[in-house]
Amino acid sequence: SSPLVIEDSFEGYPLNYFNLPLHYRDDLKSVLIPYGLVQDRIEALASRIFSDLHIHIPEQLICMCVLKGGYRFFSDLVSKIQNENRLRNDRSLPMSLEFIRVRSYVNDRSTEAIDIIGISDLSSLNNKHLLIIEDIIDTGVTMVALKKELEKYNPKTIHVVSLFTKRRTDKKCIFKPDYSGFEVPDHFIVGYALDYNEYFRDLEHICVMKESGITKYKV
Ligand SMILES: O=P(O)(O)OC[C@H]1O[C@H](OP(=O)(O)OP(=O)(O)O)[C@H](O)[C@@H]1O
Ligand SMILES: Oc1ncnc2c1N=NC2
Ligand SMILES: [Mg+2]
Ligand SMILES: [Mg+2]
Repeated sequence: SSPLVIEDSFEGYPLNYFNLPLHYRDDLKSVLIPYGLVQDRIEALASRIFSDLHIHIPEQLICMCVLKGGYRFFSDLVSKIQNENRLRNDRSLPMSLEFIRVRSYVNDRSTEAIDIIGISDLSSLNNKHLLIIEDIIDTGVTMVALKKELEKYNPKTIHVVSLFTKRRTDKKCIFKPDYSGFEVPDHFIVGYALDYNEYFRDLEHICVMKESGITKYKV
């Protein structure tokens, strides 16, 4: 389904419109996507994924959370699909949950060395329908590596949903998800579990950092 496009010309909302934690107020430039808009988009994604993937009953859909950045989106998307199951009486979509840790970023750059730390026994993927739930696709290197690794376990189908996809001015994107919530400008965004060196995950709104914040938390 087509993402909501956030144009390059959109600078974001002034910080004083929002409740922001004191410890980050001086490090942020603007709120690019408020929490409520993220939730609204996740509702739309849940409805679309439900109607596309419910047909596999009684087989379960395995929902895989890509930690750490994907944990908020994963939790909200799964609960909104559960709402569809609760409210619809013509169809439903049984789900099971898997978690995997993938890491590649230091500061605001991909190291291109993708660490995949399987947390659960991935042989459970054999002959199952898999939905990979990710927070953002930027260079696409993470998702290309992760999908290649997961294909070794012979899932019946793999779909990928990413809350954000970054509009990359420099290079072409090497991975396109089946579903995307927002297409965002080529800025490093934080909040809603997206981090910068493990900071800003504890921030509700999707924000752009100020230079002072980038320097302050640089390693
Ligand atoms: O498309 P790419 O350029 O590969 O970037 C996207 C990936 O990078 C980030 O993870 P990170 O390595 O920061 O680990 P984290 O999820 O624990 O924050 C993000 O959560 C995605 O998983
Ligand atoms: O904008 C971003 N914000 C947080 N984490 C990542 C980003 N792009 N790739 C990984
Ligand atoms: Mg990640
Ligand atoms: Mg990160």
